[in-house]
Amino acid sequence: MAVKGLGAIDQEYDGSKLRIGILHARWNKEIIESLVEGAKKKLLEFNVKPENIVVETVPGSFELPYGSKLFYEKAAKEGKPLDAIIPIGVLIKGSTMHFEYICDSVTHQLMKLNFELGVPVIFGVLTCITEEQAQARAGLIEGKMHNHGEDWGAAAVEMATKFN
Ligand SMILES: Nc1c(NC[C@H](O)[C@H](O)[C@H](O)CO)[nH]c(=O)[nH]c1=O
Ligand SMILES: CC(=O)[C@@H](O)COP(=O)(O)O
Repeated sequence: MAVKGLGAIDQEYDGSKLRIGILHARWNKEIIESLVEGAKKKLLEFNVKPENIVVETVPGSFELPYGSKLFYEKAAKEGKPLDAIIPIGVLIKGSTMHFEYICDSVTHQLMKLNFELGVPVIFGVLTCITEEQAQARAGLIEGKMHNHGEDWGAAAVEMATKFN
């Protein structure tokens, strides 16, 4: 039995008043699509209204931190503020150091964004050595692992409501 995963939820969370932004990279399309579906599915299970799940895209994972900031600011300016953002990206190791630099910078900038924006910015980025690892974490390999997008949806609702 695997020990990894979010574990049992500590209380009930109601996302019915939340507006959640999902910003996903367009690299590694099939895996991304599955992760986005997983996140959406979980948001709906937590009663987030379909019309309050806003999906936008950026080219690659490197664009996720700045894209998230622009996404947040645009929504606020339009009077439809986001209560949490789920940036989703899939980084797969190639043959150069590109992977390490992107993983490191994106992770740090997303963490910083939580404090800069004052809303939860979830870490929805897979940093995988192989494509198979990414597929497994997107729930695309039967019987292997669960879709991690679901964890990200649940984390967004919990973090946007827990301390309010
Ligand atoms: N190799 C991967 C990338 N690379 C693209 C960069 O994220 C970026 O869009 C480009 O350098 C322009 O600034 N992105 C991923 O999301 N996943 C990869 O595996
Ligand atoms: C995530 C990456 O950086 C990547 O797939 C780039 O591949 P490479 O290092 O072969 O250019």
